[in-house]
Amino acid sequence: MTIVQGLDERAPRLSGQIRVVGAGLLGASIGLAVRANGVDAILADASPSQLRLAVDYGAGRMERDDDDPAMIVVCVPPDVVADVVAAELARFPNAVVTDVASIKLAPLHELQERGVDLVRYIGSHPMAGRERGGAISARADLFLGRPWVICRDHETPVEALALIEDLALDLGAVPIEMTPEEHDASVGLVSHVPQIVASALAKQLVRAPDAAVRLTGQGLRDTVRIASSQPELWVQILAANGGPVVEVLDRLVDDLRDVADALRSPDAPGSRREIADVMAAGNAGVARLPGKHGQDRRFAQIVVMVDDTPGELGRLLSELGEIGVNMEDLRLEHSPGAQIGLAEISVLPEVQQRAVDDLEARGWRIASV
Ligand SMILES: NC(=O)C1=CN([C@@H]2O[C@H](COP(=O)(O)OP(=O)(O)OC[C@H]3O[C@@H](n4cnc5c(N)ncnc54)[C@H](O)[C@@H]3O)[C@@H](O)[C@H]2O)C=CC1
Ligand SMILES: O=C(O)C(=O)Cc1ccc(O)cc1
Repeated sequence: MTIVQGLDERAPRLSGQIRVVGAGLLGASIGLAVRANGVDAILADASPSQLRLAVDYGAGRMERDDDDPAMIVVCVPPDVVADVVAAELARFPNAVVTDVASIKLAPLHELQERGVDLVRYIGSHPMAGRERGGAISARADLFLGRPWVICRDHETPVEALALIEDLALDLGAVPIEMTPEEHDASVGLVSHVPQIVASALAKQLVRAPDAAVRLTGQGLRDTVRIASSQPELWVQILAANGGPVVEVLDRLVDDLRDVADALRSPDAPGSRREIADVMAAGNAGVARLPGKHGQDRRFAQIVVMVDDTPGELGRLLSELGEIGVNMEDLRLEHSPGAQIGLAEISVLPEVQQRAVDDLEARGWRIASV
């Protein structure tokens, strides 16, 4: 696989000590990643057992009295970000403090209302996560190729900004500057409303007949994946970003109502066009999504049938290597009870035909391209 800015490709920019407060999913992932670059990662957490777990997973060490970190990354739930940022700024007067909370305006306003001097604080937000929290789910490669929003203001010293950019780059992420307002409006659309839609759709399954749920295919799975996210975290995120989220939700509800009304009388003049217009606009919207690693380039897909026997998938992957095709992404679909799986491989468009020819010559069955 290609790694755009992998942990292993560039010389690390940061060294010395980085203190991470909140050793859950984000904190432990950051700890694992910076430690891989030789940084001394210091972990702190309100929960002693979470802290011990993160240390056991190799995400960093316990704090010591003589710690003198140049940077502190606050990775606690949104509700307590302002408290923790204020406490860290006071305790470490030489450190630059950032946080990774999913909303940026609420903690900033809270800190401003308390009159905290924010020259050494820069809010940030890696657009990378998982449905499950806790150090147990942490991964050093969580941030690879993902956008990392940095919210500076005009008082931010350039050296402080550079430190946070270096953190993002060392973790393989792509730093992007935005105002907190731009950030919250953007994530309302691309992260917060999708979470609500996924949860509300998955909710429809709760009382569905088993026979219906058994028919589930990849479409529904793709649409509801993030419905497994933690309610405790999301209540905090959504409550802190109500304005931008409601704006998008209202538009979405209007669209859903238009489709429902059209479907109530599908043969009425204009009904089919109403439905087709929403579908076509959806095509246009999805075409705007950046590809893997945030690139605009789209990949071509090849779907290969893989026998459900041990080692077959491994053989396919190693044969792709032998024919010199770089796999950009891999998705597996498996029908319960079927003896065949489908491996959807993403490749650069210019190698697609050669890959199909070479795989077929080696006896692989191509389900679709
Ligand atoms: N989960 C995700 O996918 C993403 C989360 N974020 C943001 O990252 C932050 C952390 O989220 P996760 O790592 O998922 O949560 P998590 O639940 O895995 O970890 C949070 C940790 O903070 C600790 N904590 C709570 N209050 C504390 C306090 N007052 N002082 C010190 N430690 C405290 C908890 O014990 C826990 O270990 C949140 O602000 C969230 O919005 C950002 C990007 C993605
Ligand atoms: O799993 C996904 O696709 C996500 O989008 C995860 C995520 C959750 C919360 C954030 O603030 C940022 C990213």
